[in-house]
Amino acid sequence: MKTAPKLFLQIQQPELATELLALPSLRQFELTISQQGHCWLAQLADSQCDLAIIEANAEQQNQLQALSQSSVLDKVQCLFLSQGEPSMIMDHLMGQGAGVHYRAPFNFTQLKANLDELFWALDPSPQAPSPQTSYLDQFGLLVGSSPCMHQLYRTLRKVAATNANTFLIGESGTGKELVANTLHLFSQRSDQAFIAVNCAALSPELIDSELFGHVKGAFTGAHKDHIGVFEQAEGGTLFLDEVTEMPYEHQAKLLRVLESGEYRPVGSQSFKQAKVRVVAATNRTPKDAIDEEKFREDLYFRLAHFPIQVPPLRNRQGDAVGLAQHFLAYRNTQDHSNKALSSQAINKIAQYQWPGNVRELKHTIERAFILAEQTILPEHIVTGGLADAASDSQSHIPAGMPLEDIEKMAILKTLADNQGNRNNTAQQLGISVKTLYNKLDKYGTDSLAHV
Ligand SMILES: Nc1ncnc2c1ncn2[C@@H]1O[C@H](COP(=O)(O)OP(=O)(O)OP(=O)(O)O)[C@@H](O)[C@H]1O
Repeated sequence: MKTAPKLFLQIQQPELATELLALPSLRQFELTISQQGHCWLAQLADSQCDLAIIEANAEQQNQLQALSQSSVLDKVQCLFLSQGEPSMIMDHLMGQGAGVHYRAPFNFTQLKANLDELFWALDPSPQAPSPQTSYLDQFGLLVGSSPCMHQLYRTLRKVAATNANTFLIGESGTGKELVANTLHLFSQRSDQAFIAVNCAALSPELIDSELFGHVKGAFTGAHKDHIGVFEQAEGGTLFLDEVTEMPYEHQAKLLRVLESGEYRPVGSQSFKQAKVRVVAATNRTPKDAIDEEKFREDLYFRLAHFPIQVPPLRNRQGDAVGLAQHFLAYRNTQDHSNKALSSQAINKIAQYQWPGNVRELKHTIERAFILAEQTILPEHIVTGGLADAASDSQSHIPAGMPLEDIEKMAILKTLADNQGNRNNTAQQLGISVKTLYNKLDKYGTDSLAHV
């Protein structure tokens, strides 16, 4: 019979032991609880445990010293909990790569994430979670249990409590819009509007009108008043995605609004107050965009009261498989189906580097869901370039597949190959950026994770 990975627990303080034993993440392991206050190393060596949680205090110096010279370290990963007093032996153990040293006050969220990740890594044949459920932690609209996502959640909680403009920096498809939306949800503005604008998709002729609105008759074709996004987001949050792609001269206008807190709709004589929190984002390195004179440095400093890095999927240990299960669970629920990932497909997902980040992963699961009958096999997990896509589609498109599904596959594949860059995708597909956005809206592909 399959058994769970084994965990050895050596904690002397009863309150700490009780707190740890209350964690479901700890109880999923098969536990060996050591009662041997001062000679636990022999017990650990005999226990055949994969992981150990050890309270490292001054009384344990001898045992820790012995541990550092023992072959137990080759087989067991250790999590040490200490009160934080400087300790040569702990420094030595860390230098040997013995594991992680947590200092009081202990961050149980971080510990829990680490235990979950180790559980999945140690379990030789993880029991596939139900294809109808998702097991990752969630914060606002963001899903992920890895330590760097928990770090992001902590930052967002703090920043959300302020009114500061925030600048999100992260590769395409890492979830910057979801981060912005989550920031809004956790802020005091959550009962007001969240308005997202993609600055790269705004046509230079209409950009002022889109941002600040216009009055009837302001220009040919202005048949009625138009409310700009600053006014639509009044009291709430305005998300300016791909802000580094805004034409340079319009960046100066945006800067003026941020500085003065006022703007004037096109053709209007009167000013309006900009009572919004601006969250901007880019998938470039801001410094590069500034050096290339694509992005104004003064605007960067105005926007970046709080710069926040959104980590790429490759740094979110353990999250790729969890997110795949998450997207599949939602798709199954939506379609009243029960498609499941085979263990080989799970391995393929875990090993792939996901250059297009969460978006690429999500679209890959979308495609796999369409292609698979019941069990998602590695060949349904289509990654790779356009050439592969062409041959893949030829071999996989079943006769009678609705044209809409084929179009959707072509769009998702091209988006993934372009790492989420909508301009390049639209160009390759031979459609306008606006048409691409309309199609994405229609298919609900970008709103799936918001469910
Ligand atoms: N942590 C996450 N949990 C769930 N879904 C996510 C997560 N991160 C991203 N997604 C999904 O991945 C897709 C891309 O996310 P999003 O559009 O927010 O990325 P982005 O960084 O703003 O991309 P771009 O730079 O192209 O504008 C969306 O469908 C989103 O729902």
